[in-house]
Amino acid sequence: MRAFVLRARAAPVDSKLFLAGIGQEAHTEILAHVLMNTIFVAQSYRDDVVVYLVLESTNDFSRTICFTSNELRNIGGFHEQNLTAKIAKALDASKGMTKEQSRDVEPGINVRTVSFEKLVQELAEDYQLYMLEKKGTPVREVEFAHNACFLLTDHIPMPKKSFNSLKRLGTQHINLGPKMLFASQCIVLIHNELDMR
Ligand SMILES: C[S@@+](CC[C@H](N)C(=O)[O-])C[C@H]1O[C@@H](n2cnc3c(N)ncnc32)[C@H](O)[C@@H]1O
Repeated sequence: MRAFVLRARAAPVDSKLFLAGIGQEAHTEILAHVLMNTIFVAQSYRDDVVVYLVLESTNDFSRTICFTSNELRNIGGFHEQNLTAKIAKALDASKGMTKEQSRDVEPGINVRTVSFEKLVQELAEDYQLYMLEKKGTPVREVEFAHNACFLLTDHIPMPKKSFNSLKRLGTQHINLGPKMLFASQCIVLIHNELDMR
């Protein structure tokens, strides 16, 4: 299984603000691009991929929206408008949820009120964690675990204090080359690297 976590620090959990953030300072289009490049290939879905979008601009709890490729049905296309609408629907479904609750939105889509820290603690039980990071080990030198989970951020870097907790969870750092890429571009390169092995 391949898992991807996008820590979207600027993304609002209110669906209207989320949609209004497309092309603005929050750059919520990043979440649609990540979704497209984790889940889709031409004319199909990828098998055995899970993507977690953690939206952190909130007055109460982060929202973690999980898309499981094997369970998705008729998602309705990969264009940005459709994908942002799916995210907005999950955010609406999460209204009124209290801390660490979970709700199924539609087949293959679930929303939880869990933080990034709690999520990665859970994932570390089943996956080797890899953080995408400019100072990491070059990707071609990395031997990947069968269950690999990749951690990325939006345009706001991972806070320093997260580095220590991720270290305690055995997170390895991976570098994808000298250019600073978009999170969605990193995902394409990671999929390709694993597809080729
Ligand atoms: C646009 S970047 C984030 C930029 C952010 N301002 C920063 O300094 O980290 C989005 C994500 O891609 C990762 N990333 C971008 N280029 C990378 C590269 N060449 N190797 C590894 N990770 C990369 C970043 O670490 C981040 O998780």
